[in-house]
Amino acid sequence: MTKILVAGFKGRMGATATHMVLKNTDFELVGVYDPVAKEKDLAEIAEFAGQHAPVFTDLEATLTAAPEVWIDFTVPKAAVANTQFALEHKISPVVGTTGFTAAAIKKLQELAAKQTTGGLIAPNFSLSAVLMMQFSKQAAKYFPDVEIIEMHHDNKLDAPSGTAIKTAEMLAEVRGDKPQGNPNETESLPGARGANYAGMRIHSVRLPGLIAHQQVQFGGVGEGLTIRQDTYDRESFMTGVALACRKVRQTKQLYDGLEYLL
Ligand SMILES: NC(=O)C1=CN([C@@H]2O[C@H](COP(=O)(O)OP(=O)(O)OC[C@H]3O[C@@H](n4cnc5c(N)ncnc54)[C@H](O)[C@@H]3O)[C@@H](O)[C@H]2O)C=CC1
Ligand SMILES: O=C(O)C1=N[C@H](C(=O)O)C[C@H](O)C1
Repeated sequence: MTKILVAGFKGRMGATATHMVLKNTDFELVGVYDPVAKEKDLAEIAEFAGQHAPVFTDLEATLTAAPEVWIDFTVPKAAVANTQFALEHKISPVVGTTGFTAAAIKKLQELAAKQTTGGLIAPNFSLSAVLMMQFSKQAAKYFPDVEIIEMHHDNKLDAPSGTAIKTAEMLAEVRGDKPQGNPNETESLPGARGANYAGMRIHSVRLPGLIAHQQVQFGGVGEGLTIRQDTYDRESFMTGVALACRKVRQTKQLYDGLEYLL
């Protein structure tokens, strides 16, 4: 049995991950952590009635649960410190929280290597999103002119999404830095052309009703190609999270992307 702690369990993804851990018989939920929690036991929350696990609101106190895996769906400003804390205590992080800089990931990877502790940081745990990024990278070889339109629910804190940034990084590996559009173009409303990553434009849509969606739109001479991914239910991320929880203890490094564990 893998002993798992879920950080951010009061949030949308943390609650979904808590249910996933409870459903899998090879996982043991040893605790849940969220500074906003008022409960002492998970079972006090109606949707987890009958499911006992200690609730932590203090980082250091989580160590008393002796977790082997740390699932993190928190907020960008907390997740780096949480991941560092997990690695320092040889707990394998499985991190879905977005907003990590490349420099922060590199530092955490060095720490993981020093601690000989495996882990994963993945901006997207859905298989369709991993494939969307890989197919887009393939297409960028032939269609270097591309714009990314990511669409999310209106409670999302970070923009562009972690998935959009990773997609842009992967496309840049193939097409390099290439300015797009008219070199003389102007914006009569600031931001009209979106964010700029190596010449590619990224547009962030935030609307109620959406969960997570992304369109990678390529244009060539007289033709176009659109690769689109849609998340209709947060349950879709759980296959990847469960897979990572099973595999991270077998590695001794911190991976950046679910594709490395598939
Ligand atoms: N990698 C993936 O596949 C996915 C990643 N995400 C990312 O996961 C993160 C969480 O998303 P949601 O659940 O929608 O957000 P949310 O706002 O519903 O939940 C965040 C939770 O983190 C808690 N929190 C704040 N500071 C904390 C700390 N220091 N330690 C522990 N918990 C803390 C909050 O109290 C809140 O309950 C976001 O960064 C989002 O982009 C979301 C969906 C899929
Ligand atoms: O906040 C979300 O909801 C999501 N965040 C991740 C991201 O920023 O890419 C993954 C998915 O898009 C859902």
